[in-house]
Amino acid sequence: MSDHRIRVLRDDEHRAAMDLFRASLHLKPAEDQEWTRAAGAFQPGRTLGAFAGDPGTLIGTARSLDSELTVPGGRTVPLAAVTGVGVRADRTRRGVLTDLMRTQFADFAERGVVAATLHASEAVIYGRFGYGVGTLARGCTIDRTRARLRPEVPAGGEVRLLDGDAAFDVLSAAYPALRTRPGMMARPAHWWTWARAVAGRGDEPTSIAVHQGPGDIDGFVVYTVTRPRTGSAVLRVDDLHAATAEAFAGLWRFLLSVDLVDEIRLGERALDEPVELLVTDPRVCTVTEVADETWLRLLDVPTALAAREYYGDPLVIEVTDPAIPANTGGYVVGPDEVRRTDAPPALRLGVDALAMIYLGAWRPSQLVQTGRAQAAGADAVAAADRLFSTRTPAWCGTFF
Ligand SMILES: CC(=O)SCCNC(=O)CCNC(=O)[C@H](O)C(C)(C)COP(=O)(O)OP(=O)(O)OC[C@H]1O[C@@H](n2cnc3c(N)ncnc32)[C@H](O)[C@@H]1OP(=O)(O)O
Repeated sequence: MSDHRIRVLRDDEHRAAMDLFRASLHLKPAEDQEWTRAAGAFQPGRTLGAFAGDPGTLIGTARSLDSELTVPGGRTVPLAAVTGVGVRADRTRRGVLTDLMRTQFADFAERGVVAATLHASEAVIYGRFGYGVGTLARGCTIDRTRARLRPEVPAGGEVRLLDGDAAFDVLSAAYPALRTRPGMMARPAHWWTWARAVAGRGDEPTSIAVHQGPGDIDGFVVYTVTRPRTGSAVLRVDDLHAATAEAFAGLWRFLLSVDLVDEIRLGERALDEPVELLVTDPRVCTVTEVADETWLRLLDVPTALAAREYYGDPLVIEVTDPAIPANTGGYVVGPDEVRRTDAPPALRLGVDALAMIYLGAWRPSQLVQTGRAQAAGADAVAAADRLFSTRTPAWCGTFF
């Protein structure tokens, strides 16, 4: 019998949950002004608390936002974006997170959520709960002082800076049309409240620029410039989306023209974003990191499998999911149908490994090579690679 209880927090308990989460990350509690801005980021009814003792002290928390995930082929499935996970330092390793995850999964199942996603503070935490790396991303720095655009780079359209809080309304209206890749998620109103709160938090102003397409806005960038007394002045790109080549080039033409900047830093960008191809010397772009971006948990495997597109011949795969046994079993997976089967599998893997190939972050052959999946032979491996291939590398592009 565990020494804690889990329940959904009331709205008036959200601040305590935020402070507990912050403390678990070794951050100070939110000040009143910060909380006023952040309170609306908590979706009512989506924050869990773990309580110990009587009457009960909050010792752990996890929350989520209702969203949608774009899967390969362009369809969307209901998504829970999980965040704010923390357990008090004096109560860790007693199963609190395990119970929070179990309670979240039950709630997600009841509401028909097909997948959950999160950004992990540590890569060793979530695999045991059936999460696998769903998207990979890269970070890079651009030496702006040496960066010269190549002559053939598209001219791009007009880029203009937006002022004030209303700027985020413009971005939230523009974003759905920019959500073109597998792995991208809908940004609910609560997420935009959080984005506003984060923008108002730092010492430096957050700048927002939009690219005007032939009709609507078809790209935007959110950035901050830090200029220390000594050392490099850094323009940090917090958010950048472009629906077209013109928008991408236009936004970069603008970014490289911002004065009093030595270096441009980008984190968690799509692996195939061709920034280095814009400039005469591609080495002005240094890749600083390639790492997991988001972790994915397929909660309803049959629905998730049926939602995405496939290539080549159908294959039987066998999935094991100890936490959600309804997912366990064999599936015929092919371009024309996905259905359950008892036929012998060509590929066997756990639900965490399935998440790793679902959006295309990894190939089945890489999982077989490392013992994360088992295949019936070399032909099965090649067929599985083809089946789960994707046209575009998956990327989420949203921090939450
Ligand atoms: C989506 C996000 O919000 S990411 C942010 C996550 N939060 C943080 O990193 C804040 C600091 N850390 C914490 O608050 C806690 O350590 C948590 C939330 C990561 C884990 O909470 P706990 O209540 O200790 O987890 P719980 O006791 O349920 O652990 C379950 C298993 O995971 C293992 N585990 C949990 N966290 C870790 C970790 N950080 N490193 C290694 N193993 C871990 C436990 O050892 C345990 O293994 P076992 O089943 O083999 O015994």
